[in-house]
Amino acid sequence: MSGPFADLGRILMVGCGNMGGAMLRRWLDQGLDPAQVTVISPSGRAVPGGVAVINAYDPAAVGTVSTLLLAMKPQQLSAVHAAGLASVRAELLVSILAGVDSATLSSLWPGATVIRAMPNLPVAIGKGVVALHSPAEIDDRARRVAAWMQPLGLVEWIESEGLFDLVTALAGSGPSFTYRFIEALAAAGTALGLPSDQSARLATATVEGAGLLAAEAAETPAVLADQVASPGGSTRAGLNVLDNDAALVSLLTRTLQASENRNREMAAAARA
Ligand SMILES: NC(=O)C1=CN([C@@H]2O[C@H](COP(=O)(O)OP(=O)(O)OC[C@H]3O[C@@H](n4cnc5c(N)ncnc54)[C@H](O)[C@@H]3O)[C@@H](O)[C@H]2O)C=CC1
Ligand SMILES: O=C(O)[C@@H]1CCC=N1
Repeated sequence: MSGPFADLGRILMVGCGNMGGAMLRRWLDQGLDPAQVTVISPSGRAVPGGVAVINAYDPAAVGTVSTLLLAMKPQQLSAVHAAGLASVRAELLVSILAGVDSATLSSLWPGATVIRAMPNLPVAIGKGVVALHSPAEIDDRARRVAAWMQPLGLVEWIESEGLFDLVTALAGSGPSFTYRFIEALAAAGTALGLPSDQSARLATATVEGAGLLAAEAAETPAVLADQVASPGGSTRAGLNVLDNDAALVSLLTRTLQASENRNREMAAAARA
């Protein structure tokens, strides 16, 4: 096999819910051989086709693992480790757990190369973000992880682990905040008189188009905003509400701060 999935060897994926499932589906769409993966999923929730699923770790069923991918909740880390996974000697340990720091992961799986990955939900369509952090120098193993994540969307290395909780808030949680914005735009339209289904369609398509243009255009979002807002026109009247006392920036700063703080709390709980 060649491409982004070469050299990963056997992958053991722990948990395959909303986020892990989205990643796995995209990888399979992009050519990952389902026979390369085993999923541990006590919930019994279906995983993408052809991938072996087991309820609990069974060394005989799994065989030699090269890559261990942690995709359950941070709160499940110690239970997962205690339930036999401590004995897995993978060369690569990739964790998408919010908060949980690389020192905690290294202490649980000494000897493995630890990489933290923070994906977001649009990886399902190859338009996600995957932030990566390596506590050690970025070597060939780390580059292998980056290549593996490439089919999911934009891959960015975050040098300082101290910024990872903030990156998690901005990019990992960001789609959720954006969906709230779409809902709020639609709800505002409805409150002012539009039929709710029509307002929802208009809000979703507007955010889709604006996002795609922002991603493709040479201009910054600030310039694009000005291109919509004619001087003295109606958009400017609306922007004045968002910009007054930096209302939107202030709201989003508090939003990211709350998420970042919660990531820190989850990291502390995982260290305990
Ligand atoms: N949902 C999102 O958009 C993002 C989530 N994450 C991270 O991804 C991880 C998973 O989150 P979601 O997929 O949203 O949660 P989820 O609840 O949808 O999935 C968690 C999965 O773990 C499984 N699980 C529970 N206990 C287990 C155990 N002992 N052994 C193996 N599997 C077990 C559950 O059956 C479930 O399938 C979390 O650590 C979260 O911080 C990171 C970025 C974005
Ligand atoms: O809500 C959470 O804890 C995770 C972190 C990023 C997205 N979901």
